[in-house]
Amino acid sequence: MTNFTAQVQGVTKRYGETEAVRGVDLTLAPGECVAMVGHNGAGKSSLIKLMLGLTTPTAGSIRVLGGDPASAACSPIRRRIGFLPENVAFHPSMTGRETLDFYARLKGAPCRDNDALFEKVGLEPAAIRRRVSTYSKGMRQRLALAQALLGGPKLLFLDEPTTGLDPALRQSFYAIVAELRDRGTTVLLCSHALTELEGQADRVVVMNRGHKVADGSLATLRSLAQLPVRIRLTLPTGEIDALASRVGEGAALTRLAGGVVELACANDDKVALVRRITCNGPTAPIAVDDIEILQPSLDEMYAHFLRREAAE
Ligand SMILES: Nc1ncnc2c1ncn2[C@@H]1O[C@H](COP(=O)(O)OP(=O)(O)OP(=O)(O)O)[C@@H](O)[C@H]1O
Repeated sequence: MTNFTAQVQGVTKRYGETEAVRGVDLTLAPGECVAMVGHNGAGKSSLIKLMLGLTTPTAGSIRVLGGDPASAACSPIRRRIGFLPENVAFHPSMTGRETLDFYARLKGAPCRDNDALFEKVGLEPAAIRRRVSTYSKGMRQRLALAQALLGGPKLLFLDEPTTGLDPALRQSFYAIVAELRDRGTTVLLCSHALTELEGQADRVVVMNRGHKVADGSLATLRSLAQLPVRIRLTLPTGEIDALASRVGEGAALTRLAGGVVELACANDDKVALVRRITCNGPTAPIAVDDIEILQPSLDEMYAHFLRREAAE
């Protein structure tokens, strides 16, 4: 039997009339990085709060690191969980060091490890001595990540961790997440920035109005969604008509700017289609200057799963 880091079974969370989470099953395995995506109000933060033990389910059960995260007996378990909330609010008049020391004491983590944490998240010694009110958004987010990493968590929840960060900072953020995952930390990451999650997460969970509507690796979601792949060809002038007759009805052809043509076809047909275009046949092969194969993006798959649920 797999020893899951977190196991959510049939969980519903109701706030008065609002069903924030509806009958969700979810497992997180050790060392897995899972991305949870969904529209505003889809229930992502509510699910994280349930797994943190900050709220209790209206129905269903939750086990995290072998216990019920909301029970008083499980405070040692909660010390092994890190959380970077969506909106981080630190006391503006405390310095970076005072802030991290404060949270370390709250969590029962040794303050002597804090210098290593500052280094890991890239906060310079001069910055650590400054008040948080003087920090840029990026510096505050680095401090927030250091706070989430206190005590070396086995399970880390990151709610919209890269919102408002510049591309370089986002990359360094994901590099830290990858390192943690390689060391066996389980990471659950919520984001609206779907494109940047590609390549970061082992699995993607799609939420819609409190429901889980899809759960799998990108490859699994792609094969479930069965969305067309797009083949972009750059062709010399005059080749486009020849291409259209070669392609036939097997793929939809769209002319883009700059002599670029896009073909949309089923994933399983793409190799045969490229052969048909570029190999000898009854007519001469098409001269292709460049070729690019585009798999459906996470954005497109997300939209697909939402449409499918709406249709059902
Ligand atoms: N404490 C609360 N009391 C009442 N309603 C709540 C509470 N917390 C969340 N909700 C409602 O539950 C639903 C799900 O909210 P939640 O914050 O979990 O969504 P989310 O997917 O995290 O959204 P976002 O991406 O905007 O952060 C929303 O309709 C929200 O208004």
